[in-house]
Amino acid sequence: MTGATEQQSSTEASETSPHQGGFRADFEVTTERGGPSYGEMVEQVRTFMDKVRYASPTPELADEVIEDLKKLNAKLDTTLVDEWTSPSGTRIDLPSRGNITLPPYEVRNGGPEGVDAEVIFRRFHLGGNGVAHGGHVAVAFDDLGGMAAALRAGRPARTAYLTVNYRSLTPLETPLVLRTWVHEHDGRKNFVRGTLHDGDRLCAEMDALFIELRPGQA
Ligand SMILES: CCCCCCCCCCCC(=O)SCCNC(=O)CCNC(=O)[C@H](O)C(C)(C)COP(=O)(O)OP(=O)(O)OC[C@H]1O[C@@H](n2cnc3c(N)ncnc32)[C@H](O)[C@@H]1OP(=O)(O)O
Repeated sequence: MTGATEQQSSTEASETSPHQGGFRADFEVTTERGGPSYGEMVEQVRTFMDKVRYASPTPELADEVIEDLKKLNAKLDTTLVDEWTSPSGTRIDLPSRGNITLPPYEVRNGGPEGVDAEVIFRRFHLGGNGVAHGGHVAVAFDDLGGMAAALRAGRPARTAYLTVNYRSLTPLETPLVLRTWVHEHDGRKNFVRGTLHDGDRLCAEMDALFIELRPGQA
C-alpha cells in the first residue's frame, strides 16, 4: 500500500488520558467534543463510503478523488488526539455515539433492563444481492450487546463469545429494531441475548457472553 501509510493515523495516550486498562474508566458521555458539526462530518463520510461502494470511476476521476482525499487527510492530521479523548464513541447525541466504524443506530431506550435501538445498515454495508453483510450485523450486536451488559453492570464489559443466527435477509437503508438484554448474570459474566427485526420479521438473533472488566484490566 502506498499513500495511506505515509500519513499519521493516531497519537499515543498521554498520562492524563482518562482510561483504566483496556477501556475508559467511566462511561464517557460528551456532546461537545468535535464541535456542533462533528455529526454532519461523520454523516458526509458515511455518504462518501456509500458512493464508493457503488462507484465505477474513470482512471482520471479516481486520481482526482485521491488528490482530494489526500488534502482531507492532511487536514485531519492537524487535529489527531488519542483514542481516549477523541469524540468518536463518546458523543451520545449522535448516531452510534459518533463512531464511524459502527452501523448508525439511535438508542430509543437503554438501561439495566436492556437496550432498544433503531439501526440502519447503509449502502456500504452491502454483503451481496442488495442485503447487509453478516459481519456488519454482528458488529451492531456486539456494540449494543456490550452496552446492555455495561448498563446492567455499571462498568465496561468485553465480548468473550458472540454467536449470530441469521434467520432471514437483513435489508439496507431500512430502519430496523435491534434489542439486547442481559438474560442471565453470574459474577462478572453477563449472558446477553439480542434480536434484529424488520417490522415483524426476525432477521437475526444473538447469544453472547460479556465479561465485566476488573479495574485496570487490559
Ligand atoms: C453508555 C456507553 C456504553 C458504551 C458501551 C460500549 C460497548 C462496546 C462493546 C464492545 C465489546 C467488544 O467488542 S470487546 C472486543 C472483543 N473482545 C475481546 O477482545 C476479548 C478478548 N478476551 C479477553 O480479553 C478475555 O478473555 C476476557 C476479558 C473476555 C475474559 O478474561 P478474564 O477477565 O481474565 O476472565 P476469565 O477469568 O478468563 O473468565 C471469567 C469467567 O468467564 C468464563 N469465560 C471466559 N471466556 C469464556 C468464553 N469464551 N466462553 C465461555 N466462558 C468464558 C471463564 O470460564 C470464567 O468463568 P468462571 O470460572 O468465573 O465461572
